[in-house]
Amino acid sequence: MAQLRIALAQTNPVVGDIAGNAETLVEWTRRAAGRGAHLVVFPEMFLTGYPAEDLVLRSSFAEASIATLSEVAARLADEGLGDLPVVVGYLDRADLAPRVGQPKGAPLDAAAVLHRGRVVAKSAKHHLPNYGVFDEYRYFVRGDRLPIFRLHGVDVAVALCEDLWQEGGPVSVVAEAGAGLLVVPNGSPYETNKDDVRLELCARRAREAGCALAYVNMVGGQDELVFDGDSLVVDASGALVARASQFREELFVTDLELPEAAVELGEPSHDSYDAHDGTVITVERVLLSADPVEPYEPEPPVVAERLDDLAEVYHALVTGVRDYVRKNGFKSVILGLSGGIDSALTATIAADAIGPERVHTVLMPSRYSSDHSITDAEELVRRQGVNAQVVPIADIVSAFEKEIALTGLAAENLQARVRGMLLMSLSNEHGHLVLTTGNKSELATGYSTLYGDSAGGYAPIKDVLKSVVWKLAEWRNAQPGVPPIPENSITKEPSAELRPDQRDTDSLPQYEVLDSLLRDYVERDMGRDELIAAGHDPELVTKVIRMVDLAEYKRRQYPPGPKITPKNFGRDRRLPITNRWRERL
Ligand SMILES: Nc1ncnc2c1ncn2[C@@H]1O[C@H](COP(=O)(O)OP(=O)(O)OC[C@H]2O[C@@H]([n+]3cccc(C(=O)O)c3)[C@H](O)[C@@H]2O)[C@@H](O)[C@H]1O
Ligand SMILES: Nc1ncnc2c1ncn2[C@@H]1O[C@H](COP(=O)(O)OP(=O)(O)OP(=O)(O)O)[C@@H](O)[C@H]1O
Ligand SMILES: NC(=O)CC[C@H](N)C(=O)O
Repeated sequence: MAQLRIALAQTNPVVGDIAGNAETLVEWTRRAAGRGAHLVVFPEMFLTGYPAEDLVLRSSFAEASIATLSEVAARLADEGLGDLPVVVGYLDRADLAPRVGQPKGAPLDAAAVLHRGRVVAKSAKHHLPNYGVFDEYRYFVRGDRLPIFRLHGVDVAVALCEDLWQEGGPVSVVAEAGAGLLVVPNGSPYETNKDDVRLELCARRAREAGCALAYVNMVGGQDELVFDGDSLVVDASGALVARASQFREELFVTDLELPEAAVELGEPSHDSYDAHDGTVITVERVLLSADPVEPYEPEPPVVAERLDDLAEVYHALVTGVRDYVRKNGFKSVILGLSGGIDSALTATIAADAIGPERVHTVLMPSRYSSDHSITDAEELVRRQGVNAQVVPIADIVSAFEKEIALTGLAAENLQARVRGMLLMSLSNEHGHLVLTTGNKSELATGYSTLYGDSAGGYAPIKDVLKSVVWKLAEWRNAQPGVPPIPENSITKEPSAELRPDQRDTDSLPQYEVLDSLLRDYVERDMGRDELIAAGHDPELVTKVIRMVDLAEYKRRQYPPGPKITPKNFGRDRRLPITNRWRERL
């Protein structure tokens, strides 16, 4: 057996910031060297950030990624770090046309091994995810190489993210070629329960590959995706050895005892076949160092404590907001505080993400606002120390109504629009990002006013069903310290307060009932008959799926927000707006 200390760089790259990400690579490699690591592994597409979407189709972007890769390899050597091999994800181009008739240079979701100033091996993802939030057939052509580099006598193979999620695939070739360790850079976005799926998947693939597996995932928010880290190492039997923290950057170091390579190095390459679909995979063997490291005292492996399910969701939302604000250059956020639960939770998430001093709230009572809407909002401001100002809207609404006569819903919506206009005006004046406070149940049913409460730049709870909004509020209040959300905001009956004594249940069913139906219709895509067979009330099914279908245009204009469920409104669910298909009613 041979010892190896591996460092998994659970980092937070910024999409498009190739120079900044390269800088991070050098800095973290220096830290890994300082920790005595023998290998450092960065996430998928680390150099460009992930997902870079249509940027990968731009030649200038691909060329910058390729050039930076060579430059950073040379720089590591110049800075005395060349002996520490680095595995890193980047954007490369194949000597292939992406489509018939197009020029060569199809994008590759690639990984490289850097050593002693050079790029010593390259590969690319073989299996391209093309479901849910992923569109990788649009972007990439598949890889056809499997690098195995010998490091201190141990053969180390490299595969990328989705390569693990398909049966067979390059893992079957690793098993056949023999390796002591499989390292896997990932860009695997968070959704509820994904961590359990990932662990089980890594364990299964390690057993199939017949070797230990080191899985490194990125952390941080990128528009509507949040990456949760949760990097891990399993041994060849699939048993968990070490697991990094969730939602936190971390240089995760683990000492491993791995089998020494048994095969002669011989020919540098040979062809094998992907057991998934029979395509050719060329195994490329590279010698970095043949001799095992001097025996040393290993550090005990770390298994970070797991967050419970609600804590995970809350951390995902905080991470999404923090990184959207930071990566887009905002210093502060602003939102309307109504005393209700949605804006209370949104304000709390924002305060946890960027600090209460950078959160600005506006209390905008109208002629229909209840007394508690102001007192509950003020109580939240007092508990959290966020900034607050009061702007009554009654006079603005009256001035408007003097010019054009509005009745019923049009008059109700005007109030929401005046609030949206005030928030956008304050954003323009002070540079705050406007946070939109709608939840998933409202987005599903179209229960929001276009250019009113749906105005804004980022929507922290748009993927959170209303019943989960309450649970998250209770969870957050149960954490150590002063409960940030006034109990009355949690317990009172929800109301838009756009007319006297209005209740959400005037237009919508009880949220528990609604949300269970929305899970089945929106997240599980059940048709009408299936919904009724699953026990939902037929009349309610008819009403709700009609509301959901008709609100597509509103969702398309809604700001982005962090995905936490298996199917968010956004990249996960793409329906035509102009659409005459209706479930049989
Ligand atoms: N297919 C389509 N493509 C593009 N635009 C389309 C469209 N269909 C309608 N429209 C446009 O949309 C307009 C209707 O939408 P909109 O103006 O939003 O108004 P609308 O959906 O009719 O009313 C807003 C609803 O949201 C509720 N609300 C408002 C505010 C806050 C809350 C809360 O508690 O959170 C609830 C309110 O009680 C009401 O039920 C139409 O006048 C038309 O201009
Ligand atoms: N009186 C108010 N002062 C400030 N903002 C308000 C006020 N009323 C509504 N808003 C803003 O409009 C959003 C929609 O609020 P509304 O009360 O209509 O419905 P809601 O979905 O129940 O939200 P909440 O639970 O935050 O009250 C609120 O989250 C808030 O940002
Ligand atoms: N970037 C990828 O290839 C990710 C795909 C994979 N199914 C995941 O979500 O982890």
